[in-house]
Amino acid sequence: MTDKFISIEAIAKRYPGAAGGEVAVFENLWLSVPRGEFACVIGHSGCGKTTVLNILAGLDTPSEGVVIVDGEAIQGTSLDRAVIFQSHALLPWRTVLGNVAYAVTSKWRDWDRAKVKAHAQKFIDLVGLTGAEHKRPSELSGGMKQRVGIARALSITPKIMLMDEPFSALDALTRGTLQDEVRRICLETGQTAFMITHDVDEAIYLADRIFLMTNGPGAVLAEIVENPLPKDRGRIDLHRHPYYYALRNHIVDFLVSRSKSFAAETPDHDPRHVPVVKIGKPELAIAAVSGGPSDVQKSWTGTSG
Ligand SMILES: Nc1ncnc2c1ncn2[C@@H]1O[C@H](COP(=O)(O)OP(=O)(O)OP(=O)(O)O)[C@@H](O)[C@H]1O
Repeated sequence: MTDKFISIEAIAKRYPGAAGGEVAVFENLWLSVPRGEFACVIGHSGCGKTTVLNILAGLDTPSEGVVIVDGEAIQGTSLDRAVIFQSHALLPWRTVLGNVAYAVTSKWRDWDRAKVKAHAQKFIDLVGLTGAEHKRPSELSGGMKQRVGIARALSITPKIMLMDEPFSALDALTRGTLQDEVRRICLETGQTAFMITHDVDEAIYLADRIFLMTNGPGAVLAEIVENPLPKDRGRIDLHRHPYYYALRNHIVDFLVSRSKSFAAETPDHDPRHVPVVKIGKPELAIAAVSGGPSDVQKSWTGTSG
């Protein structure tokens, strides 16, 4: 049985077109994520990734369709769904502790100061900001600000953590460290996460499943790629795993060519039963070149049940 903790059902988003009528960013999009899973969405600019995330956050509404989280249709924003944006959106006049405590107070309004402070401190420590509690955002580096954003999101113990390219504005070293932190925290806490990224290696490192979207307008969810790498994978030795290159090549091939040609080449694509791609062993990839079995096996999701 598929556990659909997040269930996006037949959503569409349309805007008025420049020449009259409407332009659909996407139509009839179905997507589900089980509890505790880390899902990444990859697709080219403009395919509607942020729109999907904003709808899931309750910051935007679909033109059609519904989003169900933990068995209930969502209505607007909720402290159950925390968002981490690319820009940090911190309150500049508050300290690190003040920013996190503000979020804690908004969820647990009856908590006294000491309880709020202790709870906020726990998450400040978790993201490695111990000692920086009394600094204001202007005194922090970009990576530290993003850590505050992560601590703030986690501190309200959301059911889902939504992340829109959270590390894209950071230098490579800081990005890597924060990817490690987020992965560690999600594994430790069983957090369900939904993240948008343009970075294929980031998706391979963090995600359990990677959702591939075709180009917009009229984008579709083309494939769901299962990550075959072990849970205890390390960021710096991802490339040593025997499935790494087959997985990476499959995603890059999609972005380079199939994201454009998918609609024309797959007229019978069923958005309720999106192919689930399982990457096989590299020996099979070699066999595929000589006419043997493919390194990529597909099954189909059962979203219609
Ligand atoms: N208010 C709006 N009015 C008209 N069109 C809009 C509006 N907001 C978004 N769009 C269009 O919707 C499409 C999808 O935008 P969205 O930001 O979701 O894409 P994206 O895949 O997240 O892109 P990126 O990777 O560049 O962030 C774009 O073509 C955008 O121009």
